[in-house]
Amino acid sequence: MADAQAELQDVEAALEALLAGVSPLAGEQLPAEHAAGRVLAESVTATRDVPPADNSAMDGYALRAADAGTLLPISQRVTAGSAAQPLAPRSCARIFTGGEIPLGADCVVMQEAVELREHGALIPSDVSRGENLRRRGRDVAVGSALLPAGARLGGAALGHIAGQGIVSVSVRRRPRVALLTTGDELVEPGQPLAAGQIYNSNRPMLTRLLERFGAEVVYTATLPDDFATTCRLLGEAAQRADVVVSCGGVSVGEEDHVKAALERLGRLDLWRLAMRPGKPLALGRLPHADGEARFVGLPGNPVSSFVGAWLYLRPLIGALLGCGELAALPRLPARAGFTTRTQARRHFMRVTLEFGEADIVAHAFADQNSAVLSSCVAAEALADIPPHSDIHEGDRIGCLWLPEG
Ligand SMILES: Nc1nc2c(c(=O)[nH]1)N[C@H]1C(S)=C(S)[C@@H](COP(=O)(O)OP(=O)(O)OC[C@H]3O[C@@H](n4cnc5c(N)ncnc54)[C@H](O)[C@@H]3O)O[C@H]1N2
Ligand code: MOO
Repeated sequence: MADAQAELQDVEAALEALLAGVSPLAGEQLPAEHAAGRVLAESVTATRDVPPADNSAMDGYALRAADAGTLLPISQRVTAGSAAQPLAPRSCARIFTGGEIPLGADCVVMQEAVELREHGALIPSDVSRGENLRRRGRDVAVGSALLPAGARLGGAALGHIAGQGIVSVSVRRRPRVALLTTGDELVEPGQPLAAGQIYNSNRPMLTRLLERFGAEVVYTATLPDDFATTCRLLGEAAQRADVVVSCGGVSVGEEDHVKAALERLGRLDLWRLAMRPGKPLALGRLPHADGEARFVGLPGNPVSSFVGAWLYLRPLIGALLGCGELAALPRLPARAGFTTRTQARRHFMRVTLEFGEADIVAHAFADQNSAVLSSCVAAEALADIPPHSDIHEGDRIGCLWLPEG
């Protein structure tokens, strides 16, 4: 059936369809100390200058530059944390890094350049105004935009917030995700494995990825290969979640019940994408009390689930968080460190990156089969190989970087 691939949906068009009509979730107030990794629901405006006053960038002596080249008595000592007095005329102040510049002083000379004498400090003459000063508001000025809505709170952003004395921030509620793994063959680690069974490796993998994308996994279950139970648990999952993710059971076998259950309970928007791995990925919606949950049906092969999560779940969680940073994976230009040929499906190959002087070289994991999870463990990026390509070593390719590895 040469035309079977013709029905496959375009990867980007499918993402657009998934994100259509998704709006950010409500905000909630949270102590800043518990907001790491969360996304701001409202922008934060600076209410203070940082630093709050001019201060010294060096351990040394604060003075008027006009008095340089002379011996100046030391009229006060200013440590970081103490309040400075106005500078007495024709004197200097001993000062330490971070100490507030006394009123009247306009520069700091570092101590290595100063000669201490019995009656004061001998200041060199090549001193200019403003030297070694950190001006009030240099980092943050009152009234300026500190962080925009949609910013993800990493370490530096949390420091910036604390620098304003802020203790509570408005962040987006984390998207609630129900994660359903499917298949009679699945057994949880810790249980004995009988013939025909395998351990459920996709559940912890997807849980970790979802949490990393900013979601909260509120419900998990493993569905047997049975239509009635699949319908019941899918309905139950939808009641609790903003997003229902299933894994497995979306292909064409008669034990693949997820798609039929979705069509029974909700709506199947799209099925079968022109990508490798991940072809049987299904997208849809499921009704719940306040509207509808988005549904993403990932194929069961572990690599298909992994790639589908990065390409579809991450942007979906990002849209629910109002976080642009999660909308698309960062794209890196690279050179292929491998040879490959694609057919009708765009191939997302798991690669490691070698940062050379002129180029980034992408090295493909030797076995790119969608059942080989080893290929994902060390993957730093997905080489994005268009359909019908003949790629040789050294060719320019695009890679989608997997942030945080
Ligand atoms: N006749 C056809 N067969 C298949 C097609 C097709 O077009 N025609 N597509 C293949 C592709 S491509 C994929 S990908 C898989 C996806 O199938 P399902 O999504 O229905 O997944 P399952 O059949 O349930 O499982 C596939 C594979 O993955 C293992 N698996 C499932 N869940 C887990 C889990 N939680 N942890 C670890 N491993 C899991 C499962 O045991 C199977 O080996 O279909 C192809 N078939
Ligand atoms: O899409 Mo499947 O993931 O090619 O094995």
